[in-house]
Amino acid sequence: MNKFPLVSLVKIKRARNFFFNQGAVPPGLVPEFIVRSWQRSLINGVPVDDESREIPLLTGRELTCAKEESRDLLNHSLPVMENLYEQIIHTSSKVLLADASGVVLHSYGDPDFLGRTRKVSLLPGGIWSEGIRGTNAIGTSLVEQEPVVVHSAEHFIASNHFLTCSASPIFDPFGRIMGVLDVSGDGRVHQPHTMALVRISVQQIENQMFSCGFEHDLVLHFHVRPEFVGTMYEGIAVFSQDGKFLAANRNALQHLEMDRYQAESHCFSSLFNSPLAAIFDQPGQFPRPVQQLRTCTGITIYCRGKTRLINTSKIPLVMGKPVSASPAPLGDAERKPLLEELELGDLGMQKLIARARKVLGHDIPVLLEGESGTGKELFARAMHYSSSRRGGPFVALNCAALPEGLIESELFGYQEGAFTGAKRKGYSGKIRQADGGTLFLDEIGDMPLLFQARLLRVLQERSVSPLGGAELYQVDFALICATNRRMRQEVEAGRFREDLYYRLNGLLITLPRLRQRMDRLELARTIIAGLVPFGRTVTMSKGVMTLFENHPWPGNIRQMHSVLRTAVALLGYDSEITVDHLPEDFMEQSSLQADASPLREPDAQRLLSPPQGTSLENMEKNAIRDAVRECRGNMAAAARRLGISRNTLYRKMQALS
Ligand SMILES: Nc1ncnc2c1ncn2[C@@H]1O[C@H](COP(=O)(O)OP(=O)(O)OP(=O)(O)O)[C@@H](O)[C@H]1O
Repeated sequence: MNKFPLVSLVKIKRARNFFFNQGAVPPGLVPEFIVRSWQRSLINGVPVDDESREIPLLTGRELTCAKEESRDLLNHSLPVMENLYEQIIHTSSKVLLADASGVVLHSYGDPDFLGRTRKVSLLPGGIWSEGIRGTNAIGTSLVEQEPVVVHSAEHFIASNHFLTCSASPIFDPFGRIMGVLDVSGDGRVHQPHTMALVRISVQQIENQMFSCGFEHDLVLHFHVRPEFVGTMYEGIAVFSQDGKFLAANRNALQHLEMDRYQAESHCFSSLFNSPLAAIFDQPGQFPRPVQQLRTCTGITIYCRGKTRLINTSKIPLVMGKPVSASPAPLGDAERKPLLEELELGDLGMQKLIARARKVLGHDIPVLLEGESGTGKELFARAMHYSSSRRGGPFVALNCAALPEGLIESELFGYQEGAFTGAKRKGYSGKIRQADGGTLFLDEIGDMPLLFQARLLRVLQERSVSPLGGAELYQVDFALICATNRRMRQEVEAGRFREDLYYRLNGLLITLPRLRQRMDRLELARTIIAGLVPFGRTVTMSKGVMTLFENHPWPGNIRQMHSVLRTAVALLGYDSEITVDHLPEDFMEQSSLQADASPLREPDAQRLLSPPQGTSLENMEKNAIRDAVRECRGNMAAAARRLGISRNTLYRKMQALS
């Protein structure tokens, strides 16, 4: 444990004096990113002295919602955080996890330090976005999208000067920020290794995310040195079965010497001048051997291919499409759904899908309205993958998840070396990234007025010029926006420009609440199919189906997804989800709604028995016939839809014929 060097503190104080008195800081006193952040804090109107200001803190209910939204992040991070805390215990510090908007979700800390951090709301529920709290490690690393250390008086607000904090953003496999991991400690004590520990922990979290998804894809683990393959320093890149680049960790991009945008323009064979099967089609060899590949830019890498696909013999030996790829299950927003896959039997949805189909390819912007969790993003994806632009990128930007200062650069990009201290490399921005594909602007109602005019200009002129640059780039993309606000009301209240509203609203599609949909059970079956490994069949008991039919679903499809995810996790090796597998809070909500205790299986079965005079056999026959017809003879899909195994379906068809 070192005392924080006095000379550094003197330098920081001098830098502050220069900044506040002369508006500029001579080089070498504090890192450039600190000066940039001070400038942003000033522009955002953050007060330097906030003694009298009420520090924002989420209510318990709001924090629960925030945690629910970041459940994946929490699941992956908590074990790593615990481990990290063990390494820094008794050093007057705290390990914190914040979401992508800077809200602290969870923390572990030394009791002697808790009192001081409580005073500044450095605890779960505290909001540490840079726009609100000025320069601070959590908020500033979110804006800079880089690991940062913020010492003592480098914090913009005086009451935070007692802290020294090291934070690193956590990216998901697709390069989107999910949150931040931070270690904050007493500013008088310098822990030189803290930043390294934080970085290593974030790498662990990010790598773990690859091992949980991508069960239908091909994962390449690699490094430029063979001894690092299989270590936490390896690059991980994911390709679809037909070789498209899907995702990668930051190490992978570093080894490939590419940014994500460049990598996304490649497929396996163009990146490595080699067919997929050279790496993935190695029958009988587990683990697969480490092999050598050369990238199209001449870099040699050592790699091992991994896949959870049972049968890799379908992977093409030469470039091209796989001979036959098993259909990817629905429910994962990263999949490539088609509009027809969203038609599950609800008449209202069918009409909306028919309307959406009519505008595909006509350059008509679509505005999706609907409560949170009604499936707006999935609908937008389905429109993209059902359109002639499906070969182009689907680029999503959530306007509410980004701090205001970032929306502009994320959307429009910035020129290399733009304005003082800007990041060295330029950034193309989401609008240019969407060229040839679809731009999806989620939570468009949260777009600050300032940028609405700029967006309108881009839409009118179909060209964009990055911040700090004079060049104009022509862009061609389909636009889909989504919001859970009533945009008409936003316009009337003066929060949204009317001219932009009309530009965005070529076709308004209002997605129904889940409780208004007639296809709730079918939706639940589709979600289950996406949660269990391909080939496994999981059904719902009659009690569960009754509950699902009657539940109000305030959180819409997202809530159903989350309830089923828990149920599938609790299921173990069983094949039927029963009421016992449903989470407690769901059961509470259900019983409150029904104003009665939760249904038990026999009650539910009674409820579900067919009306008198209806032949159970006929109902079954009809259900089977409909399912097979709707799945165009695909027995596996029909069996999934019916919630029975393929063998049972064959058996029943024989018995009923
Ligand atoms: N038809 C569907 N089948 C299976 N899962 C679905 C379907 N529609 C939505 N989901 C799932 O429900 C969850 C919420 O969907 P989505 O993110 O598209 O909703 P949203 O309306 O955009 O939410 P928000 O407004 O909060 O951004 C996701 O996990 C998604 O995969």
